[in-house]
Amino acid sequence: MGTDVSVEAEIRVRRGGFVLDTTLEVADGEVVALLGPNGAGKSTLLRCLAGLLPIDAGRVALAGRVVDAPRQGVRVPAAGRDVGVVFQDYLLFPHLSVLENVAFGPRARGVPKAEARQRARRLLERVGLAERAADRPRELSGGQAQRVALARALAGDPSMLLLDEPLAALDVDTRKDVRRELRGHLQSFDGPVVVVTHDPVEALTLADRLVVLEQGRTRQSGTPAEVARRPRSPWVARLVGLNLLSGEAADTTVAVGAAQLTVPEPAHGPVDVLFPPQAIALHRERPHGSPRNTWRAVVEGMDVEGARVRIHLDGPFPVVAEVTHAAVAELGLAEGVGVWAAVKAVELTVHPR
Ligand SMILES: Nc1ncnc2c1ncn2[C@@H]1O[C@H](COP(=O)(O)OP(=O)(O)OP(=O)(O)O)[C@@H](O)[C@H]1O
Repeated sequence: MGTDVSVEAEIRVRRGGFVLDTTLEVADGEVVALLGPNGAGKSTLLRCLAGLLPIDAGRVALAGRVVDAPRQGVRVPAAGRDVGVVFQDYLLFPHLSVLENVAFGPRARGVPKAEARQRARRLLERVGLAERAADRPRELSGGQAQRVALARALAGDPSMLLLDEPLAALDVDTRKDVRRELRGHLQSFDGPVVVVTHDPVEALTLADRLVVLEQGRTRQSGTPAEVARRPRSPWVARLVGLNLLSGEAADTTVAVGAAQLTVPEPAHGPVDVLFPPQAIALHRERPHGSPRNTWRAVVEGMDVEGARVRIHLDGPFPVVAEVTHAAVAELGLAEGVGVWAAVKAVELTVHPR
């Protein structure tokens, strides 16, 4: 990357028997999702960036300023790092109003009260909660509390945002709406953003780039489409190995390039369409009958994953199908072979961008 690399971290840290040993670079304006199984070290990495956990070896530079370098004796504490954090339990102060919660950071750094409150009011407006300024956090829904936490993180005018499972406390229905809003806020933030998540849909739809951690090491890094298409470990394949197509929705039809897909729920404007490789059925002849999306494709490559084979297909759009070894033999699948691919509308999920 160039001079716009705003996070440059080389981190080695031990926690009990666990060792995190990894590097991370994030550019200004880039949203990186940290993904990985339980105990992979995602939160540990985030805490090291935030300055909540000292590293044992390596170097962390934020916006060109070295904030951690144990060998040189450099260690800037969390408060001096110019970082906005949103952690999963929000940690809003229960005895302060929503406005006071958002104004708290600037106040603590000596911004005069009236100015801090004005800034807080502007941020609450931005997250659509201006009218809740006088409420206590307990009066808010989970989604609203999440938005206040984001406003509070932005209040210090940070040069970087760190979010740890920002949507984990929300129920499934709320999560979809808040995710979409959050995406807008993160995309419009100028600095680097790192989001820890367990949720592949969250990672694929929120981030510009995914970094997969496993057992304290980076296993894979790439755009959502790259990681989804070429997962480099069974964990990634199982969780993130989804087909991700971007298109324009008009009701229950999504245009993906020159092709069209029928989706189960109406949507409008730019969307991501996700579906698992197992949802694609392959045929030698054009399938008839059931209401399916069908298209002609050519086998581009095959990866064996235990009992299953991942078939990379080229066609109106690139996708991956997953079939058994028996199906490979029956269909005579090999590189360059033409097939019909079919996927039922109900297998597709649509996420507005
Ligand atoms: N305070 C601590 N003391 C000792 N070990 C710790 C401490 N906190 C975390 N660990 C260990 O560090 C490892 C990484 O934990 P971390 O919370 O970073 O993982 P994670 O990827 O965020 O996991 P999860 O998805 O479950 O939140 C785990 O093995 C955990 O047991």
